[in-house]
Amino acid sequence: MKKLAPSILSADFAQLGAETEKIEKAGAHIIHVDVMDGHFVPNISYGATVMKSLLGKTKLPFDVHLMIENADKYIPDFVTENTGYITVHQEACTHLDRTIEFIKSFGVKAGVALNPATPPQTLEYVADKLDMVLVMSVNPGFGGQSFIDNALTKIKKLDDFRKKNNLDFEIEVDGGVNLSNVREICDAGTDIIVAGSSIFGAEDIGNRVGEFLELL
Ligand SMILES: O=C(CO)[C@H](O)[C@H](O)COP(=O)(O)O
Ligand SMILES: [Fe+2]
Repeated sequence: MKKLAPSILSADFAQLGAETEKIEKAGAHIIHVDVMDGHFVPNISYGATVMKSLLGKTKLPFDVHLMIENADKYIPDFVTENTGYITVHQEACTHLDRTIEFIKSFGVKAGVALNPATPPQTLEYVADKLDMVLVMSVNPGFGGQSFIDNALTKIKKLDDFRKKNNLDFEIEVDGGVNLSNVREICDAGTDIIVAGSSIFGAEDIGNRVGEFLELL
């Protein structure tokens, strides 16, 4: 089953609890949490305190997308009873194998994200340890950007690679996903769809989640 992970980066932060409730009621599967440090990416978003403000308000798992340097230092802060996945960037981790093991030591699923310019082959020697590969379909740092079409080729390559090698990591796609391109993105082999501005920018957030779910 394909899963929908709305990104709260585009939510109204003054209404974060209420907006989260809307997406959960409408049937979203996961909450995507974008953490930006102003170093690895040219923007600062929010940290663990904001994510933790949702604890007790939602049963949905958190999918933590760390766009930060020194991830090992901050990973423990993001481990909560709701934390389903923690994903780090290949480009930001010098000792990627160690960081993957560190995430898994908390009983949390480990993901690695790839920037648009990063080839999927870079994950060859850690793929058997991974629970998820996040294909960035925009350059990370901001919501509301346009989907970079090359991501479709990367998704297909990763899908072929996991089939050939009998691996079971999930493929997540993040950036510029909307109602017009989501079907093609799913058909390429994606398991988890992240959508920020196309959900939280809608007039009726719950209704928009429903429209996405019909297409998955
Ligand atoms: O990681 C991200 C940006 O770095 C966001 O998750 C992503 O951009 C989602 O926003 P949108 O759907 O508006 O593109
Ligand atoms: Fe993200």
